[in-house]
Amino acid sequence: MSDTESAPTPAIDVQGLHCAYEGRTILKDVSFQVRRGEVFFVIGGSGCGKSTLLRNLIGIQTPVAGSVTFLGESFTKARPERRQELLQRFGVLYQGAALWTSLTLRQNVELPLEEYTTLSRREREEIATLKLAQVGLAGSEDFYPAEISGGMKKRAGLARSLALDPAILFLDEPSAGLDPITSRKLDDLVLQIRDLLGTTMFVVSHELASIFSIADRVIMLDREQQGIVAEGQPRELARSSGDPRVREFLHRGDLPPT
Ligand SMILES: Nc1ncnc2c1ncn2[C@@H]1O[C@H](COP(=O)(O)OP(=O)(O)OP(=O)(O)O)[C@@H](O)[C@H]1O
Repeated sequence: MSDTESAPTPAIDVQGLHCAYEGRTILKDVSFQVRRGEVFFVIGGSGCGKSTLLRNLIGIQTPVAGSVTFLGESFTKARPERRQELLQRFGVLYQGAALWTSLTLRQNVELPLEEYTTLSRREREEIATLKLAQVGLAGSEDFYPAEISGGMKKRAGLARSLALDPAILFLDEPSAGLDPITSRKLDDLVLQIRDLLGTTMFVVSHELASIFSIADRVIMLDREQQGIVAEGQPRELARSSGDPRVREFLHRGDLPPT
């Protein structure tokens, strides 16, 4: 059996993606695959199109061309109702964690369960309590977002994005606004969840510490190139990429000799 025949279906398969705002191309001909259970990072300098790529993947924006396939099923070709169903199989952690300020942490985590399942109130509460415990927030269920730290908000957002047991989790700049230690703990949590639940993690980030500590593989986008300039394991790319843009980014601007 050849490698292609034995390879399992990727979690995410993107082919020839073209993303634009009102005719202004940001990304063109972007193709990559994310394996199941992988911690996969999209990296690159400010304005290279990381968030744009994320928005085009999860249907907030419609790509100009190309295809996005999740777990073997086309998302780009899916009918709107099917798309909604597929979206329930993903979790998204937005930058600001996007918690409802008038709801407690438990109520925030319960929301997707209320919206998308027929579970009873008691069952929803139990799941929400469990999800909050999974992210280290046992005992904080009745706090309101304003009463907790930025790191705890991210954890609560993570608990909410895990409520429906997603196969794939999208994280948009998870470390943004966190101090290095809190950010490190969040990284550890992302790994723990992947190891425990097998969730595929698709992370948009330019935090080198996170990239080097938890990314299995990365793609690096470049603004001028309007696409991918590197793909691989971050340490390997930092050490031996032939592209100065890649080595410079991964060495914080200090271009090491080849
Ligand atoms: N809603 C929008 N309308 C028009 N142009 C946009 C919009 N959002 C982003 N852009 C442009 O698209 C390009 C890519 O932006 P994007 O936010 O995807 O980059 P990024 O890599 O995520 O940047 P950062 O790391 O700073 O968040 C930028 O030139 C930006 O100005």
